[in-house]
Amino acid sequence: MPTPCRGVDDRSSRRARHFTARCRYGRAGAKHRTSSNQRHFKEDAVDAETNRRTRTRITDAEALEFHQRGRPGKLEVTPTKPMATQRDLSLAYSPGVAVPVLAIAENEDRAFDYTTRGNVVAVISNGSAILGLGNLGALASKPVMEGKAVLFKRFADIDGIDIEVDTQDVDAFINSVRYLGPSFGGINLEDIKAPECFLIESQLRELMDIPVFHDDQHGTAIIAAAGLINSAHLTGRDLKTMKIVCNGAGAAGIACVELVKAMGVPHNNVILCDTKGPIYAGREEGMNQWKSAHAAETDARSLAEAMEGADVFLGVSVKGAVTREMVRAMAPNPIIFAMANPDPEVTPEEVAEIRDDAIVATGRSDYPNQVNNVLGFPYIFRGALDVRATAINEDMKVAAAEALAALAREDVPDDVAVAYQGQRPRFGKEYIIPVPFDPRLISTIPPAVAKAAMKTGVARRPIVDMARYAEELSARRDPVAGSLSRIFTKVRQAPKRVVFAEGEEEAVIRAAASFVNQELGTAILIGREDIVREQAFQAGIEIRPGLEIANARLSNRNNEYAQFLYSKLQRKGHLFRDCQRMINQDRNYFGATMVASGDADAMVTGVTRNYSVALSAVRQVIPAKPGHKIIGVSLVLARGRAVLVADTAVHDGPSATDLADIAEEAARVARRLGYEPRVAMLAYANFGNPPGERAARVEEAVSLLGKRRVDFEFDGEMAADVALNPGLMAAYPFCRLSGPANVLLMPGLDSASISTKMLQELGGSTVLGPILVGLDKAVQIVPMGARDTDIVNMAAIASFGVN
Ligand SMILES: NC(=O)C1=CN([C@@H]2O[C@H](COP(=O)(O)OP(=O)(O)OC[C@H]3O[C@@H](n4cnc5c(N)ncnc54)[C@H](OP(=O)(O)O)[C@@H]3O)[C@@H](O)[C@H]2O)C=CC1
Ligand SMILES: CC(=O)C(=O)O
Ligand SMILES: [Mg+2]
Repeated sequence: MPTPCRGVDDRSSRRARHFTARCRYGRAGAKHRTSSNQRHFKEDAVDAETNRRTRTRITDAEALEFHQRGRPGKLEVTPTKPMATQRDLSLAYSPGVAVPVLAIAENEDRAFDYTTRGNVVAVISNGSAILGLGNLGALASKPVMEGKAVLFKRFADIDGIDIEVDTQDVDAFINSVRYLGPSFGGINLEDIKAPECFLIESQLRELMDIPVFHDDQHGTAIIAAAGLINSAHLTGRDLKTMKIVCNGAGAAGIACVELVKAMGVPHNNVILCDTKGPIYAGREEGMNQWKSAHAAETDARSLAEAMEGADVFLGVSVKGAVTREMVRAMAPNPIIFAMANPDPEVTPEEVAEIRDDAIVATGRSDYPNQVNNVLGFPYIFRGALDVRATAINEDMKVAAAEALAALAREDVPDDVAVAYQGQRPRFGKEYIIPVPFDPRLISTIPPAVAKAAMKTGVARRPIVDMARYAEELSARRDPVAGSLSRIFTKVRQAPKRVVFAEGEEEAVIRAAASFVNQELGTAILIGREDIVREQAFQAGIEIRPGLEIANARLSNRNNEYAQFLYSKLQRKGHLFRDCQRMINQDRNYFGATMVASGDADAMVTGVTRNYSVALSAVRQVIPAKPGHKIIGVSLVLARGRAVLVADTAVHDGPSATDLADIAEEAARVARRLGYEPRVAMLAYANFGNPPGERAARVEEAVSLLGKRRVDFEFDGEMAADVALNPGLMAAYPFCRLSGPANVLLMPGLDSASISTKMLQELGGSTVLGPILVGLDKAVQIVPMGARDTDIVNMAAIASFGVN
């Protein structure tokens, strides 16, 4: 058994682990299988220790308070159309509603166009197997079903509705569900015990023309299969020789063994157990046809005997079913998926007391390796709904399992690290499967499922442009991604060379690699090559073609850049040697000069310096565009609405002329980003009331814009609520805005900065920026400490050229 490795040098262990992971799974595709699996296990002990320290624990009281707080439960219904006026009522209800009624009566497919059907999934249970708590009835299952509905929404933007059916009778249950078909795009059956669940699911699949999916069977099997694929890789095992014990021969157990056998594990290598022990050929007690199909030729007559020498334990039974002796008896480097909820068959702590060579997974969120169907059902239904699939078939399930397994082997972005309490999970025994908060799941799993549906002929509406579909999926999860997807598409069509000025920073290297991987352009990392490479190596990032490293001192353009800078600064008190030093030592000067000289198209910086320091360096090299003002514009996305706020970066106390100039710049940016500007010049007052010096300055700016005869809508001075709320704006019928403002001109830098930061921190809004505009070349400055995703976004905006 390997020795514990608390003393292992962290750096070398990370390097070794990455070497192993890269060789096996690197994009280059090399399959290097000679490195020691034992080493993996030792090195991962460091991650295990960190995981143990950061585990989230909750109390029963907290769980009850959470469910009771505010509006009891976890769901509410939110209208998607305004219902504010008499006209709205006429359209939404009688008489307007009759029109879609008649259209649907004529052609059923139109229900997908005029109703919620295409995005609603019913989560249906009778409470006969609530988690591993047993048959507690329909009503008691409601918290779980509401929870599943929330997960549908949170992770895949599907509207889940929980339905608890109070019957244990199979036929009555089937009849309750079959007639609900017109209401939903799919049916997710949940926590219905075996063997009734098999009959219910198979009959409903025949009776209904929408996907019917028993989550506890297939969801569980898919995620367990993905975890098993990766655990087999990590332990150097082959599915064809693996010995598996599955404890629990109910919904989840039968589905798990069916799927692993379909993946290549031989029939007699799988021992399925239930409350009576192993299901062996010839057993008669407690059997049914589904169990019989998996009866194995084995001498084992107890779970303990079955576990002797087993490679894998799949637990889908009840809390505490596995003893320490059973764990001890397993093969070296055993794979233990104790998936019973809420408490596993054996805890990771108990396993750790016995041995340190095991890969351990549970169904819980508070341990690493959460093998739970939450990783499956939201995304599988998303893919199925988006192609209007008639069913979820085997190919779609396998596609989901493979996509999930592959994702865990990819490098992990900052967003995941944040959701993972600041740790960056790395493929290994403590991270065999993506975490539920991984934002990549939404753009990875549904396309795989949709493709499989199209290939197998169950898609009623095939997707033509898969790349675009993946972008739309990201937008469902993250509104910024939606706003950016158009920009990303344009950038991809004309890829540029972008300088990442702080090239020795891990987040910047990660961002640059992602920029290249997403085919957005060439990334130039400024830094000392050996340090950049070492940082990349430590972080497990591959320096691929398209990712260049430029060292200012060694650059063959060094002298020309210093001369260029000198030409700019010689009459501003700088000697040539000052400029030489700035080029050699300050990456912002070097990077900006690269862009100014045409050796790169754009630059992104700001991670290590505060905004004003970075901006001041850039401005010494790159002037404002002739006739333009340099300002910062932030894009705020909240409640499905996009609003630009200016000036969030440069002008502290703008004059009336400054405000008018800023309005013109901001309107130009709005158009460039695809919005027709309606500019509100904000103040605390509305159209002269109450009067005051600051409001008067804004009023003067409005009058200046009038004199300039600008080609966009503007008005003010007005308060933010009047600008954004049509009801309040209606009190000023003379207001020239044709609708709520989408560009908010703040009276000063303090109000601009305070309001955008409050929106960001108080939740409900996403803020992108400040986006720097008005410079003669494309440079963007991210906030200090920005994450890799923000850096990539700003690099794309720089390439897009909003300046
Ligand atoms: N992590 C995840 O994503 C998921 C986990 N699960 C968990 O799996 C478990 C089973 O769920 P599900 O299949 O839906 O339930 P079912 O009621 O359909 O099946 C339960 C099975 O467990 C067996 N069982 C009960 N107690 C024991 C025991 N002490 N030893 C051996 N077998 C036992 C039962 O045996 P018998 O047939 O003899 O009655 C039955 O075969 C639950 O704990 C659930 O939370 C389920 C779905 C997803
Ligand atoms: C996760 C789940 O669906 C269960 O434990 O039943
Ligand atoms: Mg369940």
